[in-house]
Amino acid sequence: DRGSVQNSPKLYDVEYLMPVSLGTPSQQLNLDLDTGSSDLWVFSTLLKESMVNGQTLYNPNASTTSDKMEGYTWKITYGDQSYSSGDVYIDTVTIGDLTVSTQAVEAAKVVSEEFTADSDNDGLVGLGFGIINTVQPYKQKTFFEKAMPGLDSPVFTADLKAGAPGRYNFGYIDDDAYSGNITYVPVNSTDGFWRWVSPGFQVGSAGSFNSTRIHGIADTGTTLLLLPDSVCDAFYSQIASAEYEPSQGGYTFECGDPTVPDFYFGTANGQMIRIPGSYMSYSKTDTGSSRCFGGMQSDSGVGFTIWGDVALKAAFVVFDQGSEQLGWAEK
Ligand SMILES: O=C([C@@H]1CCCNC1)N1CCCCC1
Repeated sequence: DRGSVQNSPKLYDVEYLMPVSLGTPSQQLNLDLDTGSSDLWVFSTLLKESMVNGQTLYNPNASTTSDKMEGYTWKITYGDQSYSSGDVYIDTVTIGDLTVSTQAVEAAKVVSEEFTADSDNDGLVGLGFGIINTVQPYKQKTFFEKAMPGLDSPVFTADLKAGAPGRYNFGYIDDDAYSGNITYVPVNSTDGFWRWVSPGFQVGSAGSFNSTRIHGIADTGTTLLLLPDSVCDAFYSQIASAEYEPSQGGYTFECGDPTVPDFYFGTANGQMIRIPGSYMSYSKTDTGSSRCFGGMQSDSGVGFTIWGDVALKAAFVVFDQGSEQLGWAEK
């Protein structure tokens, strides 16, 4: 079996949403595929109205195939301190023509204001490893782990694009979606993340390669590229107008600065992925400002590097849960 679904970026590529069908008759919600967490949770009719702001709500009582898991609950807190919690139902879930008939659907009863404010986002599909699923008393498998045994190949791929729709594929690798070869690196799933080691980086096409092992996770649910301070310094020192602005919470530079270089990160066997300098102008700091917030920022708040959408949209990425590897290719 296999599946394929379009993903669509929101403004500034802050997040990528995909249509997901839940229940019978099907209820379609727009969800955020997040390889940095492992709960499938949705806005639901269990929420107080004050916590809902335009989102589409999953109504388990309107689904003839939903079964409430009595006594089961979930509660998740993300790295940015946003959170959600609620009850658990088993129901059918379809993503891109791939159906899991007995998926744990975590119906929200409470969401934090960050989620309420994001009116286009109806919930998350966590495709990290099930070991960090938050359902109590027994943790639940991710959508991919439930689908995996029936797939042609135990992989899903992420093709995120800058300012354009891309695709998530399940169970196969589309050889027309990338150029050159896919280079695979080992993944350590102990903490439930797609955690891997990059051998180093290069600033600009004429720069030298810095051999320094960078431990980090591939996280489709994080917008920016969060790297060690030493790497950020090496990058921003090459941009004439760049400075660290504590009031903005990070590095900024003049949006039109012509000196913004490309950034390359190593994967394996000498392969590097090139992130165009244009991806590093994340967004204007304030309305009418000429300064842009950088797409690369420090990981010092997190403790390890996060290869978020700014990096992932420069590549075709294979999440191989069969062999616990990540595949990287240019495109
Ligand atoms: O909460 C998160 C992220 C938030 C954005 C969406 N992906 C999950 N974590 C990943 C990094 C380590 C801490 C947990």
